[in-house]
Amino acid sequence: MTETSRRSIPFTKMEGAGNDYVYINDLDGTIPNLSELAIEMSRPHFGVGSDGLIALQPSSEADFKMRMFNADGSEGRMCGNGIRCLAAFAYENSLTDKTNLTIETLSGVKTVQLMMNSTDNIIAARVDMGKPILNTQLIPINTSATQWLNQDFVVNDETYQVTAVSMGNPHLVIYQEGIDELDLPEVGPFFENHPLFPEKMNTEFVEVISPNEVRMRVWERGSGETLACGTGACAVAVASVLNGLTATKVVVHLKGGQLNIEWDRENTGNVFMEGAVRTIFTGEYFSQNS
Ligand SMILES: N[C@H](CCC[C@H](N)C(=O)O)C(=O)O
Repeated sequence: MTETSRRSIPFTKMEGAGNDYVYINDLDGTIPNLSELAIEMSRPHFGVGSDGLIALQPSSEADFKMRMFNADGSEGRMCGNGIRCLAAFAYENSLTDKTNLTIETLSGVKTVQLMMNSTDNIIAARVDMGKPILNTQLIPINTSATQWLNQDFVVNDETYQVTAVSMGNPHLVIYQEGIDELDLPEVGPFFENHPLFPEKMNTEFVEVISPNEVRMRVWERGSGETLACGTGACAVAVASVLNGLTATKVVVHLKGGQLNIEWDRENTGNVFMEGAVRTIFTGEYFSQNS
């Protein structure tokens, strides 16, 4: 039988709070079109099925570099669950022996601390996400207002009170009751593609449980509803503090799991996120676009 000359790509499937990505080792820079590969591999049935694709690349300013692509092939400037899993991916593949790693992203260099269990297996990771950005010009939002804090915003003939926060990528946080009944596939795209958002938008819908607990759903730019969003959970914690709804340490409950967020507002001003990471399986993908 003739050996087909299809290109095969080894990959690892990982999840953080149910936010699942395909991870590939691209240290040798041989993958020509990561955006196209992200579209291919993210597809259910024809691909692996995931929220997107994350590549590990070399860096001149950190231990490694992360390039993250949503399921539609658009590149994300930061990914909180992704960077936590990527650090675990590097360690588990013996690409580093460090459990405290620096990773370069399009939104700056971040530090990730890996947490091990008694049998030296990685079970969680904590990332310093840096400072939240509130200036609307940097989120970006096309508005003359400097910040959007609990701002009235009409979408699809409905008025929402929204708070805009960037964690290196754009987020709009909305507090409302009954988030489980929300028709996210109907509502989400109106926010994602609104003309005031030149780089589109990730949107979080939040219910406050207590001063230290919230629950949320998210419609992600480029991926739709995901079971969790790390940068989104950080944006929710910051917005909750700014709106006087929670303390600076918040347990964020998401459809896929829990993330522990702390905004160290008084000292560094940085936001820290901690949560489980898990390798689900490894495999070999045969690209249709060999
Ligand atoms: N959809 C996001 C990227 C993934 C963010 C999310 N999965 C996270 O864990 O932070 C964006 O385009 O900005």
